[in-house]
Amino acid sequence: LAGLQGDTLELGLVARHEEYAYTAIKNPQLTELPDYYAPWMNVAANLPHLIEGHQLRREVAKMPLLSTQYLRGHRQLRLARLALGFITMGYVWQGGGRQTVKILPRALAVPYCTISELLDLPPILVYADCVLANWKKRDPCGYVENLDILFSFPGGDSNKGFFLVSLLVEAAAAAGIKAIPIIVNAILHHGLCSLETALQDVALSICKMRELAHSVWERPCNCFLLHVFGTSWKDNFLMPEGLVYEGVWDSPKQFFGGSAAQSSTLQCFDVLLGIQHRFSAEYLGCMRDYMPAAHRAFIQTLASGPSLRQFVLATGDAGLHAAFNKCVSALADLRSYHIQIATKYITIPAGRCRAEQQQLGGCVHKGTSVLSERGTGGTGFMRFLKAIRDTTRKAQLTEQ
Ligand SMILES: N#Cc1ccc(NC(=O)NCc2cnc3scc(C#CC4CC4)n23)cc1
Repeated sequence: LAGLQGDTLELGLVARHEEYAYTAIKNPQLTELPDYYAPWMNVAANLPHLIEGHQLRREVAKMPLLSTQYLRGHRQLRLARLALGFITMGYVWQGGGRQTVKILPRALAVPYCTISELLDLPPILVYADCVLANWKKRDPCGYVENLDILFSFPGGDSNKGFFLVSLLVEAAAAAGIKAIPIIVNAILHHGLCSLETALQDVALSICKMRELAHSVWERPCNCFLLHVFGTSWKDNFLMPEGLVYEGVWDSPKQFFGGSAAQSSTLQCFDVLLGIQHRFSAEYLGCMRDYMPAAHRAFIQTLASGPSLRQFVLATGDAGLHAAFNKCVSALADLRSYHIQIATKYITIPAGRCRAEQQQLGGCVHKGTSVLSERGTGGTGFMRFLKAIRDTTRKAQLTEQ
């Protein structure tokens, strides 16, 4: 803050917020690219069928190496990256981890890495692709409920449900994100009343995130397959060196798979409330590189600003103290609910599938299946979720 004058910081946050609003939730009605890119879009649109028919790798081998020069603007870049990301994950994991590949063919690797560099994102499918950019309104003039996804893995409506519930959770967070520049402004100008109101808006927004998720999860969904296709090629037994991006880098590269840890909304709320996840700080820091650049910058600007926590403590104001703690408890409750959902719909089904594999195919050594303990739905993921939930709970301001 020493280097940032208050108004610069405030302007910085508001400006970031606008960018954030554009890249996070703005309606990406764009669902098509110029016809030149039909080879990508046709494969991506047909992915479940090609994967289930074990045709995808053959189709990719036939794909021409296309230039990215005909892509115009942020939205076309995000849509092209989304399509190439789905194809890449399907290409790598179509065999469920038993027939892994070491090389991503240049027809995919070259444009995917070119676009990813332009967007400052890693060449692997991330949460901002498959959740924030992977949706459209079936009826453009209709209400938000008539949503559909643009691309999917095998698993039909389960994919759609999981991607869309994540999107609705993010959409509910928007009101809380919008309150953040107001909070920073209130701290800089000592506006205790507006600060308390804005904190109440954040708490309400986080409560709404949980309510929306619960309203969707009441219907069963076996979406653990999604985590098959969202799996890492970093620290993964199945691809110990990572993936060679043909025509881009000579050596293999490792990248993390998709995860809710890449959600910028939760990291915004953590930074706002001064919640430091010491044991996961390195991984969460890495995850910022897997977020849209505007989101990353918003979080970094927020982190460089005044401490809300210290300000509330310094005022000794009971109303602010209660409003702050309501935000913390709502965030802990959301994380507890996320753990329930992940256990019920990912970890338990994945464990059941591993047991079936062991019965059917003899001993499946740890790490020889994408459903290994280390996979997104594995116990490592659950330990991570529980650790950040517990740290959140402890972040309550103690009685004055
Ligand atoms: N590849 C990939 C890929 C990996 C993960 C996701 N989505 C995901 O984890 N959403 C989270 C979620 C699902 N259900 C519930 S209840 C509470 C929450 C929450 C939350 C915070 C806001 C993130 N959630 C999508 C794609």
